[in-house]
Amino acid sequence: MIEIKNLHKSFGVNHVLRGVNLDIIQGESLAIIGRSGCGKSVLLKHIVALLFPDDGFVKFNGRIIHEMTTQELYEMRRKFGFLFQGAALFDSMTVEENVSLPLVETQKHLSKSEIKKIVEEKLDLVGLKNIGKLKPAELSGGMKKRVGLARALVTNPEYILYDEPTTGLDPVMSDAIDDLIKELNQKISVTSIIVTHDMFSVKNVADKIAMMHDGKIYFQGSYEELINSNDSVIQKFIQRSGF
Ligand SMILES: Nc1ncnc2c1ncn2[C@@H]1O[C@H](COP(=O)(O)OP(=O)(O)OP(=O)(O)O)[C@@H](O)[C@H]1O
Repeated sequence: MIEIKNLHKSFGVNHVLRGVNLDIIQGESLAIIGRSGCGKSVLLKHIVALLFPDDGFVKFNGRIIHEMTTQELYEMRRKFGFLFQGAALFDSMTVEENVSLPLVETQKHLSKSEIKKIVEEKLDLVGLKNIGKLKPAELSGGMKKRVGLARALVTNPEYILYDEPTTGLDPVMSDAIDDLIKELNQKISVTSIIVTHDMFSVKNVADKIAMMHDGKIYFQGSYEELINSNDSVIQKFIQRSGF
């Protein structure tokens, strides 16, 4: 479980996080929404200790992460997979090499054939077969996202952070990625944390929604509670999202 308490973070005079409180329960699928620049990515970076707070804390399984040793941080980060915006694949590498990268870096005891087997398993899990030898340039946007997801899954993470997983995809492909995120939640019970502007995706995937506003979690609840809210800030946000 991840507990975020009274988290504050400034960059110079820009006070981005102003007391964020949020619990992320194991196995849930949480969507973090909010206007551009409200601090969603800054919050995600605190969760995996890429940034440290000015005040407050993030606890991971009961331990405050900015008090962890380097070894503890390393162990914690190994429990996370990331799907970055644009999938962030290396163009010069094949699909197989891209997906195997986190394994090659962290699990040096594995043989080439063991790595190959795991990579195939994960590509299979995201619905891709026989594309290991292709380069990213030969793939569609949706396929790239799937490859990015296979790479995020290759170390069997307990948590996956998705940064805008459906951006730039057509509605059909977006739905397919959403289905995949849901399926992974159910099949291998990962905890999903999804930063998104895509309200269809929020509706399709999230068990819980956290909306950021003015550096805080302004709303937490279900999709139905969100869209039925009478709060003017929430209503304005939903209308702007084209929903
Ligand atoms: N490393 C940094 N140094 C200085 N300022 C930063 C840094 N990272 C983020 N910021 C600032 O923090 C604010 C929040 O940025 P963040 O990327 O978290 O927004 P966001 O909600 O994810 O936006 P978007 O939806 O557009 O991706 C912005 O004003 C940004 O300029």
